[in-house]
Amino acid sequence: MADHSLPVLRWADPPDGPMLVLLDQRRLPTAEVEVVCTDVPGLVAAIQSLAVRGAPLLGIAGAYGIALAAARGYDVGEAARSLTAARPTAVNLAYGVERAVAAHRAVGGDGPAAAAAALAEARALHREDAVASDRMAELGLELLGELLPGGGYRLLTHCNTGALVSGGHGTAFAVVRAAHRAGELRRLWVDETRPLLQGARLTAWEAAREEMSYAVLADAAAGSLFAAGEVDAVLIGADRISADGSVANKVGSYPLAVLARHHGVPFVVVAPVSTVDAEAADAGAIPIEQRPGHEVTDIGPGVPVAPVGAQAYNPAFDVTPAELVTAIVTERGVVAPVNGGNLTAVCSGSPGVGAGKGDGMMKA
Ligand SMILES: CSC[C@@H](O)[C@@H](O)C(=O)COP(=O)(O)O
Repeated sequence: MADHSLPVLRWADPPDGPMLVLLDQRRLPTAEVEVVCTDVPGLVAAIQSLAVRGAPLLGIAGAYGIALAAARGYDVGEAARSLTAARPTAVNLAYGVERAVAAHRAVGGDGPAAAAAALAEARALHREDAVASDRMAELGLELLGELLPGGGYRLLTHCNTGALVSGGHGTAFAVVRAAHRAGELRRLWVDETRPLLQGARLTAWEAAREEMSYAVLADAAAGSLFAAGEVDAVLIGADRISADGSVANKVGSYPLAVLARHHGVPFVVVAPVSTVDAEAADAGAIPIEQRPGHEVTDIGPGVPVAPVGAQAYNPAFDVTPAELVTAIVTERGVVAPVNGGNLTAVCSGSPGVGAGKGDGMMKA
């Protein structure tokens, strides 16, 4: 049930030249259609319009974008700049681009061998993401067992973090899926995720395909759900985590963290180490993407609900401070409590170095 009938992202090499083929996430769940990118501007447009989206998949797409530029003879440096700038918050995009550029440069930075090296690096990143996803699912499920010993979890998630954003089964949704397969998921609460409805459109679609018990709620209904005692834990992904453990994720994540703290509910972030930006010291160093106002004032393309000329506030992401995050699950281990020292220890692969030792939550 987990596999999509169309792959989320694939490289194709027909006689008229290589291309990147994407499952068009703007059209889900109504239609499963693909969008073909034969050049970097086309891929940048697909990224900016969210045909392809979600932090880990943006990294993979960015790496393939460099491979595409190299194979088609475009300026790789220029391609790297425009891809990286396409969406500023998800640091995975820059990470994927930089990896492919480095591979391209390592074999001379020109010609078929360099193009092949960039493609091989993109493919390696694609595979690594699947492996990371599986490991995060394992560690996240163990963590849920420790945090919620009674089992039968009622989990709340925000935005979309499943196979649509990954080379594997995703980030937070991979943990939800593992809980479901272990027979421990009682209910998945799916925030609709205004304004672009990644929860209602995409996470609900993935939950249905996995035959989970799930319900979609308006983002504003989350408070009453917590108050009713219906949420055992919140699980979300991340687009960038700064060195002090501040977590940028889809706008609406921070209010959930505040609610979770008020109601004594664990707030767990699931993200690969490629989402950690050691160069961003704290929340203030995380760039927040501002998106067009019509996404808020219109309920769909060309369907306005606000008066003509209404202004809008439309940040794509918000930042949750480390002290509101119960744990960060990475493929290298679980960071808990969340602070800069523990994050560095887990990400650098030095488990146990000040990373929650003794509290039973450090798994590396
Ligand atoms: C995929 S895991 C974390 C995030 O990338 C996800 O929660 C999210 O915020 C995606 O935002 P989007 O704007 O749809 O790309």
